[in-house]
Amino acid sequence: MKALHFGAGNIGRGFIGKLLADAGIQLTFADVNQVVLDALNARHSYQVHVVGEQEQVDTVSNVNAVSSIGDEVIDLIAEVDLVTTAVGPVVLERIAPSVAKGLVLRRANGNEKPLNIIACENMVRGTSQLKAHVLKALPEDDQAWVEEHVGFVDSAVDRIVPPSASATNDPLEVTVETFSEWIVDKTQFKGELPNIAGMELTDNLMAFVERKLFTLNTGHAITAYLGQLAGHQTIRDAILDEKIRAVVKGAMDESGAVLIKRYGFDADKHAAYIQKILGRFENPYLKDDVERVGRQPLRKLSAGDRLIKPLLGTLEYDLPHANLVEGIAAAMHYRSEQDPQAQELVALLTQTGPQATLAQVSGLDANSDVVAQAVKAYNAKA
Ligand SMILES: NC(=O)c1ccc[n+]([C@@H]2O[C@H](COP(=O)([O-])OP(=O)(O)OC[C@H]3O[C@@H](n4cnc5c(N)ncnc54)[C@H](O)[C@@H]3O)[C@@H](O)[C@H]2O)c1
Ligand SMILES: O=P(O)(O)OC[C@@H](O)[C@@H](O)[C@H](O)[C@H](O)CO
Repeated sequence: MKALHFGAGNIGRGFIGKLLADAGIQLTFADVNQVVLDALNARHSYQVHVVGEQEQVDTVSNVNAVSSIGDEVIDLIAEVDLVTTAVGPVVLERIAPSVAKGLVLRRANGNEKPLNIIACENMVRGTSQLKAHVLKALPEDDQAWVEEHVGFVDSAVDRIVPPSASATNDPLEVTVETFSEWIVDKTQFKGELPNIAGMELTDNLMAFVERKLFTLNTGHAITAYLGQLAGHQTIRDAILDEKIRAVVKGAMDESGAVLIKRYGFDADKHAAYIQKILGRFENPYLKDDVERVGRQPLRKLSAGDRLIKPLLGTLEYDLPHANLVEGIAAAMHYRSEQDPQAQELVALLTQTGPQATLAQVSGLDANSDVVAQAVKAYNAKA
């Protein structure tokens, strides 16, 4: 089996790429980072430090790399059995034209083997969003063929992988936690279901996606935003701050109450899931900066993402949401010199003030009670 994985970054090298290569799949990474591409093609292997009570160093071998801009990636799409991505939600639209060109070539070459495409991003049904971009980039004449031969498979992906703190400045080395979970929607595959160790198949994906995104990522983001406000550099330092921990746990409980109502999760099991996540945030073997976890605040404050979607659920079911509101207010205070979305947020706040800014980025009604509550919490943190 051959696979092409877009994005040789933290989760690409540290989780999805490792899992595919470990399964004996012939793996090529596609990326835009020339340093990473050159290193992969020079060595065809890299090390993954799996850190926990005991550190384990795994070597991922027999991997190749191509630039995701150019013809090689198009040729590969015409040939491989599986395409995966971990490039970040905003990049999916950028890779779609190459995917579309590869599919046109695949058809022209007469390759009728099933191809499955799985986006492994922190978003609800990311592959379906990639599919919409690909279909837009495809000539109309090829669309029915693609619908028939290409499976666009949604997934949920969970493993905390901060940028590596390689002592040797190795651009390929990556440090990961022991926990990992990759759940894919088995109803969307074309051809035989794959049997890849570490990939779980489900016919109930939405429950898993929302459970992960609106528990772990909700809590993670709020830890980052409150952590930065309190002057903490890392997620571990932030979650060990009792005041922050109380709000983070409260927000995960509030979001959890929505998930329990919506999906019928067992309340005790969900409470245990939250406790386990708090332990993962505390991991003493990972150095995860609040700036990484808080990155792209406009995406995180958008209507379908980890802060606003759970809040909307609490409004729908008339449930408490004070801690989620605290988290949203803290997100509006997020600052980063490196992050264009953080700069845009500051510009919006300066030009239009917190009420209009929140309404614009989240889609919430500017005159709603909940926006008034968030603005009050925002001003209290100023
Ligand atoms: N790191 C984590 O803990 C983690 C866990 C679960 C899910 N995710 C999700 O995985 C995705 C990637 O996150 P990450 O932390 O690995 O980020 P990252 O920045 O480490 O990796 C992204 C990679 O994509 C590459 N890239 C950018 N534009 C590209 C293009 N046009 N074509 C090909 N490659 C391109 C970058 O060069 C980089 O190597 C995000 O959606 C994130 O939410 C991350
Ligand atoms: O990748 P983002 O920016 O959507 O979110 C930042 C972190 O919360 C995220 O990368 C987690 O580490 C990951 O989702 C754990 O599975």
